[in-house]
Parts: sequence; structure tokens; C-alpha cells
Amino acid sequence: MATRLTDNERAAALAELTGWSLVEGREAITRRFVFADFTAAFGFMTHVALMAEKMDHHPEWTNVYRTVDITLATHDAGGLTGLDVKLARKIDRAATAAGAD
Ligand SMILES: C[C@H](O)[C@H](O)[C@H]1CNC2=NC(N)=NC(=O)C2=N1
Repeated sequence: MATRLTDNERAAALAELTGWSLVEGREAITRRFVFADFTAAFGFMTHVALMAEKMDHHPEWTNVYRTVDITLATHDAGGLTGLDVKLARKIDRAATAAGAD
């Protein structure tokens, strides 16, 4: 099972992941993505869903029209692990490819 990042590792990950921030009151990271329209947002979500399934690591997310809010945490570990950092990087690349604002 993935192990939780140390305080130093968590700080380094946050410094590197632009746009992601810590959720208040819980060990998780979050980022908002805004797309041109619903089709672009849902296409992005489809891409992320397939990546997440392949990784067996899944986001918490909501979608309202062209906005997608994503929170990442490793539930099995009760906090942030390298899997969250890895998925966040992949999500950022998918968002760029889908033309996020
Ligand atoms: C059994 C299965 O591997 C686990 O439940 C996986 C599935 N996806 C997961 N996703 C996330 N974000 N955290 C987990 O701990 C997790 N665990």
C-alpha cells in the first residue's frame, strides 16, 4: 500500500504542482479546472476517468457545466501519497490537452 508523504515531501509536491492547494482541515489537494464548454469538460473527465481506473487511484470530483473541481487523497492511507502527486500531474497534462483556461 502507498505510504503517506512526509511533511517535507508534501511541501515539495505542493511547490511543484502549480494550481493545486491543500484542502483545509484534511490531508488532500484540490484544483479547479474551467473549460470552454461542457463538452470539453466532460471529455477531460472521460480521459481522467480512464487514467484513474488504469492507476486504480480515483479522484473525488464535481462538475458544473464547464467547471470541474477535483480533490485528490489516498483513502487507504488516510492522506496524501505519491499516487496523488502522480495523478495530479497526469490530470494537469489532460487539462492542458483539453484546453483548460
Ligand atoms: C481496492 C482498491 O484498490 C482501492 O480501494 C483503491 C481504489 N481507488 C482509490 N482511490 C483513491 N483516491 N484512494 C484510495 O485509497 C483508493 N483505493
